[in-house]
Amino acid sequence: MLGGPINGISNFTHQFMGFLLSGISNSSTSIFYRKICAVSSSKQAGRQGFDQFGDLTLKAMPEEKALTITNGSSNKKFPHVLTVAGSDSGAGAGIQADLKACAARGVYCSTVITAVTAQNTLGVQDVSILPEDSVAEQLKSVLSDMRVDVVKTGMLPSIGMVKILHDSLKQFPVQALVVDPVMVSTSGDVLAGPSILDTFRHDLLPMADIVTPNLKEASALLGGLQLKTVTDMRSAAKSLHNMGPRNVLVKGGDLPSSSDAIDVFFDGKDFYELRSTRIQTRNTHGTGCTLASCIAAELAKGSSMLSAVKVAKRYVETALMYSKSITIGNGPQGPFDHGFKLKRNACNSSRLPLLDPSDLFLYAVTDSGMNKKWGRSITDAVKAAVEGGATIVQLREKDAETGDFLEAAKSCLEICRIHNVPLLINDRIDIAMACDADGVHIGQSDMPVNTARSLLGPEKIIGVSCKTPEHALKAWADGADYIGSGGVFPTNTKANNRTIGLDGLKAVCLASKLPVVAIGGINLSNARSVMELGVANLEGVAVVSALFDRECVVTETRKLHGLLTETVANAGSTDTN
Ligand SMILES: Cc1ncc(COP(=O)(O)OP(=O)(O)O)c(N)n1
Ligand SMILES: Cc1ncsc1CCOP(=O)(O)O
Ligand SMILES: [Mg+2]
Repeated sequence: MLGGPINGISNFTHQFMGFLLSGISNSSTSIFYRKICAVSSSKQAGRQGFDQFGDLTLKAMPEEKALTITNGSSNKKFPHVLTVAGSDSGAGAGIQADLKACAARGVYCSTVITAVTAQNTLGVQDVSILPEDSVAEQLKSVLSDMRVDVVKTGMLPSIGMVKILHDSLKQFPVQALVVDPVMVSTSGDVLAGPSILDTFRHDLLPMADIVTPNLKEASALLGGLQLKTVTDMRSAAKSLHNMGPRNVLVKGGDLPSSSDAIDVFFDGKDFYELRSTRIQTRNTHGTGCTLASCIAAELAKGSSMLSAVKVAKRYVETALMYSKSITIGNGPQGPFDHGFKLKRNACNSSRLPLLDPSDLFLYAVTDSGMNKKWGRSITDAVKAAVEGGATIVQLREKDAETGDFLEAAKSCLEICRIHNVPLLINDRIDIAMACDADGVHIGQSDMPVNTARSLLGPEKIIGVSCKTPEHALKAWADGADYIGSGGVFPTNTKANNRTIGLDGLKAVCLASKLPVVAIGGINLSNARSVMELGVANLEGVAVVSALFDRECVVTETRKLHGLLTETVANAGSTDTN
């Protein structure tokens, strides 16, 4: 049931915003709440400004007029997220965070503003809710013209706005809807009354491709259910999924006594526990909005849902690390810097490892000889490996001509970017630089790590081959990001390669301060024995022939991924990704 407006603002809205203000303002600091006012409707009062331009009623624009980036003679569609959310004058959260997150992820962001808040690091001082007519007009303006890929919602302060959004998306369908159900403040106050909760449950969630509640929001949507453990989060994700969204991400940032931030992702079939380091900082205002916008941005670029969530989590974690000691404002919760990437080259004294160690889980290394033998191109081989679940790819093309290698690397990079899988180049720093690959893998007799680093800059991944604990310590001191250690078993793929065995691998892992991937003679029959070492820093296996010297690369990659996942799960770890 829709709530009727009273003086331009519904009863619910009063209740909602009252909660919002008491919730967002820290109870131990002064409350700056002054008033809630509704901005008068453009149809009633603010129309004069428009009238001088005549009737603004829109007709849908023809497709060719949609937003395009012109590149020479071809028109290239630019990924586009529309955020429907409230404005935060302090610019840490809301519309402003969404704009910054999308810009940082290379995606265009248009905006439909539902409310204007006066807000800073102390709390919320004032809220003006936009008239529903205005929200409807904003939606129509953008959706009718600009070929939006993904809509992301934040603060939806009235039942009517949810209904308007619902109708607009029926009229102008988009690829995906990301719902951040902004309802509960960080200080724990319930921000939404039962009436909006029902609308969220019955109207908003069934439309959503993903809903991203924090613990308190998930609890509110589930009628006050207590969520205290990861097991509780899993059942909450399942119950929320039953309400209709295609995917659910329950964010466990508020989970007590956990050194990691654990989120539970459920796609209706499988659960994934996604972990990231909990960064000690006051600058966390806007993380929820940013995460949801980043998911939307990655979806707009063509990612799968799970990849989009993983990338978004990593982006927020990295932004918090970069921003942990900045000071903006005097209050208890500060904003963070979404644009850290822009400055990375300028101040790289504390370089961050850009490799997510879990990327090393199933590391596919190509081999031109094997591709020739099976009559496939490098690109087809990489595509198959990535589709089968490879989590990182290395092009190891020992015999390729430079020009051919570069062209192949460029097309492999396109495939890997779509799947958010890093692509590294073996030995050839020049090729990595020319195609802007994600990094390189180098051996003990290849270019030294520090030279490679100065050529590639701080953002690229550098992996180093190590057979001994001494190699491992040096790789870390030289600024590498990961270690490839082997041959663990005898191999025909690399001539004259000394086998170090499982014991040699274990010694390297124990000495290492970097994540390690095992390599050499690893296949479906012995991968379990590698992962069952269960030693710190060992993140996965790198394989050549077990994937590429086979008839069907996708099938072999899937089988190996399944086996590794099962081994890790049986060993007691629940994070299979
Ligand atoms: C992941 C991984 N680990 C080790 C190697 C071997 O590199 P390197 O010692 O330089 O030998 P070549 O591969 O260049 O013959 C690797 N490629 N990948
Ligand atoms: C490149 C490399 N480095 C150490 S062993 C090896 C070859 C691994 O190939 P395979 O997985 O076919 O044994
Ligand atoms: Mg090498």
